[in-house]
Amino acid sequence: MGLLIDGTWHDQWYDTKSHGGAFKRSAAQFRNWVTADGTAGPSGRDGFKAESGRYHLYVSLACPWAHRTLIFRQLMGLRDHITVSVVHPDMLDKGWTFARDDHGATGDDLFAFDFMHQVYTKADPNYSGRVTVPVLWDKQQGTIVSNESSEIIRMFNTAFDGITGNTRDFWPEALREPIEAVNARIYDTVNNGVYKAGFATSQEAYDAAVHPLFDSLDWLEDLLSQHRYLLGDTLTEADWRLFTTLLRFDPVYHLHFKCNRKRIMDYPNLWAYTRELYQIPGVAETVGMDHIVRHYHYSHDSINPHRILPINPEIDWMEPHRRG
Ligand SMILES: N[C@@H](CCC(=O)N[C@@H](CS)C(=O)NCC(=O)O)C(=O)O
Repeated sequence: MGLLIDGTWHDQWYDTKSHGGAFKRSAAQFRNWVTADGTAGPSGRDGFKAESGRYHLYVSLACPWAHRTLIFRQLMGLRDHITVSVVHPDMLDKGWTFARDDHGATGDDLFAFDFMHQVYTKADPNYSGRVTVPVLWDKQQGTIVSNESSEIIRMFNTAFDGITGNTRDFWPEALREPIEAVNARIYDTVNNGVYKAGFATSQEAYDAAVHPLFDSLDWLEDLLSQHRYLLGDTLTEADWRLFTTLLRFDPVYHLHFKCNRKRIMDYPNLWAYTRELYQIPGVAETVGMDHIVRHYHYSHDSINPHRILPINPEIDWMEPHRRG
């Protein structure tokens, strides 16, 4: 685990000391947008037109943020148009690597690099900051378009529709405002909430994260007893953003991040909803449970110093969900 400072790699764990033991996630720095005609998006510059074969996605199968982008690539019919490389699940002193394994780590298909940080310095030799996945790479200009998953999924939602003929829309105009409101609470208390609980290095920081997390799960359980999806009858990006955290909850966050007041399995509606989303055609193919369980337990040796992988509950993702 580390970061780049002026283009040089430093092996360094998250700095929680200066924030009273609390984990603070830093903002992604590459914020351009692929658009249908190459005009600029909401941030960054123009020049990233949607074209088949032009873009490459670097992901970890373990990572919930990267997982969102894989789900959108799959469901928006982008598999033949956007290529993918998968990093190795172990993120140790050199950060994400391109070592291969038998369970889906592919190596770097573009440059045959050894480390993810080399992709960042290829885009910007003086880059300072964390080296995170996902990364959307432009093969034409040889640079990073974006390393912000919430924006990459919005690009994938519509920018390539003229090429793919996709008609699905997980960010419909009419629901954008309520989607933002639901996303904001879920991001802070659930998606990032599990990390804040897990990476806390003081009791206060842990308490400040874990209580809002379970308050939100109670709220979501109630919401999903009334509606099929978060925004009603329409499946939206808010559901996919929640899904990648729910999927990792019982196998990882419950034990490793000490989010253990309840499991997702203990909430009838949340559990059935998680299975419903998992069972949507194409989604199961994006799930790399081996990498999920391995990555967290093996990489975070300050939390799990002996790197022992737990036995974990048996989970039947294909059990009928009976929703709808
Ligand atoms: N804002 C980013 C966050 C991505 C992120 O934090 N990814 C994690 C993996 S789950 C990572 O690569 N962490 C490496 C690090 O922080 O050094 C996004 O949503 O795209």
